[in-house]
Amino acid sequence: MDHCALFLDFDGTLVDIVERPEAVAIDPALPPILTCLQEQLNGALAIISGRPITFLDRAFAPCRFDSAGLHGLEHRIGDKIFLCDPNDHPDLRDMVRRLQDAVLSKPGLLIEDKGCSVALHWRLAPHEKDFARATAQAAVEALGAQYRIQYGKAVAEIAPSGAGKGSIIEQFLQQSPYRGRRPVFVGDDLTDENGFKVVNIRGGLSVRVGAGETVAAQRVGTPSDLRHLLSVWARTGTLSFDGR
Ligand SMILES: O=P(O)(O)OC[C@H]1O[C@H](O[C@H]2O[C@H](CO)[C@@H](O)[C@H](O)[C@H]2O)[C@H](O)[C@@H](O)[C@@H]1O
Repeated sequence: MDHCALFLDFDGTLVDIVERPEAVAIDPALPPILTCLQEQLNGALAIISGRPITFLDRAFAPCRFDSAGLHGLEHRIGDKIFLCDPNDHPDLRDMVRRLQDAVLSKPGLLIEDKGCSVALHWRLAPHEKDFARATAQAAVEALGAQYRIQYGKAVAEIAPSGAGKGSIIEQFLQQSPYRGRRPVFVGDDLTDENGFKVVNIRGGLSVRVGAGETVAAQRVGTPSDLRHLLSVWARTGTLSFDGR
């Protein structure tokens, strides 16, 4: 396993999906398992998430891992950090306010303001899915080509174009301690498919958590199943579904 670079998505992969973004809970056994793997991989372990890095750091504190946030818009490897500045996105900031107004009369629709991106969630109001998707689509069209829409589990996110999980994994693989290692990427959602493609092209291992169409080579059932696999990997040095 010491030749692998391990990339892990957060929501729906390491942690269970819950009704509200802020209600997500980390299994207390998880940070020590990840720390153990991080050591065994000579540091080549990173969280690749749609969440901001600040959120991930708070969630895992006092442990700290290399991370990519906002689907790759920001990242940190060791002490080198590249953050996105919301002040560089005045049109998006204005759009966040308009989206907040647009959902005022729609109980259950949530706006998650992540500074350089914004998510419109309908998990608590599934009957508003069409309204939410249409609202997000209209917003991204009004913002123009500099922004894109990323659909996910009961969510539509508007973010600056360009970033993606595939390209950020490529960037990690060009830098120490990831360079020259075989990438393993575990994810659960549409945003992760791009990462799976990159990992497949590089002869790595792609793993999808849960159901759904995927280009990933392997599948595990639930985040709890994955946490168990990771704990076995940390303890024995063997990732059981491929034995390498
Ligand atoms: O790339 P990820 O780490 O998987 O993050 C993707 C988005 O996940 C979060 O939303 C999802 O999880 C919520 C909590 O379980 C759930 O309520 C929501 O329905 C899901 O879509 C997060 O809130 C987003 O910011 C992330 O981009």
